[in-house]
Amino acid sequence: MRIHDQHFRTIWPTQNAVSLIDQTRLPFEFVIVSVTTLAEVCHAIRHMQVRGAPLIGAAAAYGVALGIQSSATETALAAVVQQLIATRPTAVNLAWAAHRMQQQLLAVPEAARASAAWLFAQAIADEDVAQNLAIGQHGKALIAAKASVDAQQTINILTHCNAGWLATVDGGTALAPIYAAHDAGLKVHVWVDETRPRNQGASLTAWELAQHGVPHTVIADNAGGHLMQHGQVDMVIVGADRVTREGDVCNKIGTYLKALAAYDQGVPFYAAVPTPTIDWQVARGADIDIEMRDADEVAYISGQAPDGRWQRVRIIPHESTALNPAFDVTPARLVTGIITECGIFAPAQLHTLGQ
Ligand SMILES: CSC[C@H]1O[C@H](OP(=O)(O)O)[C@H](O)[C@@H]1O
Repeated sequence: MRIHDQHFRTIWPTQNAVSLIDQTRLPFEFVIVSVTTLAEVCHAIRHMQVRGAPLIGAAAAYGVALGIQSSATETALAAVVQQLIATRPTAVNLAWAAHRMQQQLLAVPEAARASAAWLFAQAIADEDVAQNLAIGQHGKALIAAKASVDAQQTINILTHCNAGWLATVDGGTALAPIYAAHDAGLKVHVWVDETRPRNQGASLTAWELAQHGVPHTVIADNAGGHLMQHGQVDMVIVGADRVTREGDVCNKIGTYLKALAAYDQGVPFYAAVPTPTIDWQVARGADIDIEMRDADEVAYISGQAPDGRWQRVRIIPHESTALNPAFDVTPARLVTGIITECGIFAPAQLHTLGQ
């Protein structure tokens, strides 16, 4: 995506290192960090310097490349893969990418693995960008169809968390149709759920949309249902971290509540996902491992002080405890369609894509 007239991906290889945008510094600082070790990649994933299902998949791929530079034996490769998979359990893309790297590398001679890994990782990154471009085009058609009913109407789209280019290598998933529609001249406006507790919507989605010139309004997570009740939401488009083969959608905590409100109000609810986010081994969302993150992410909030300094303040009593499940599952019955690079599928039809 273009920032300050430069084109950026969220992650890219440099000489035996990996550069990445540190998303914990946004929206007030645009910081690129360079990582040179497997441990640094694991830290970046675990602490959400890089986050978003497709992006942590690409980060894992580059992490495998970094991790086997000193030893590319089958045992060493297996240990690198396990370290990466252990960083975050819910987004299937991470394990999918790590295992794909492992399989491809075991198929080449040990002496060639260290260099081949960079090519295999680049392929995963490039595929993500192409998939997201296609998701954008399929999703744009949905928005255009809604706009054709009333050419003057602005299409109001609610999204949750960040599923923009920052959550991927480039292009985004839930935001890809929005960018495509905006760039095609369609009148779109985005309701941006702040997305407590990490506020990916307020700090990342809002920043992305502002950079791209897309009209948007940040709202409290709890406002979405009210807006739907008052006819102010034409559709919901979210990303996902894992979609089951029956179309249950695991996404950032709070997504399920938006889907319930959308269903109650007859608002179409879409998940935009590249096919690596579909877990063909899992039928039911109840079987997905939901990441439990540090309760301090709920107990504290971070932001920029008036003097520009980054501040972190406690917002609950010291005597209180907090609980921080990072994802929830929206059952397929609440999902209107799943926007993939291969087209848009009703949950019941997803199996026709089956792998
Ligand atoms: C396009 S995947 C985006 C997906 O990932 C986010 O999770 P996190 O920020 O914890 O990595 C969130 O669930 C987004 O919808």
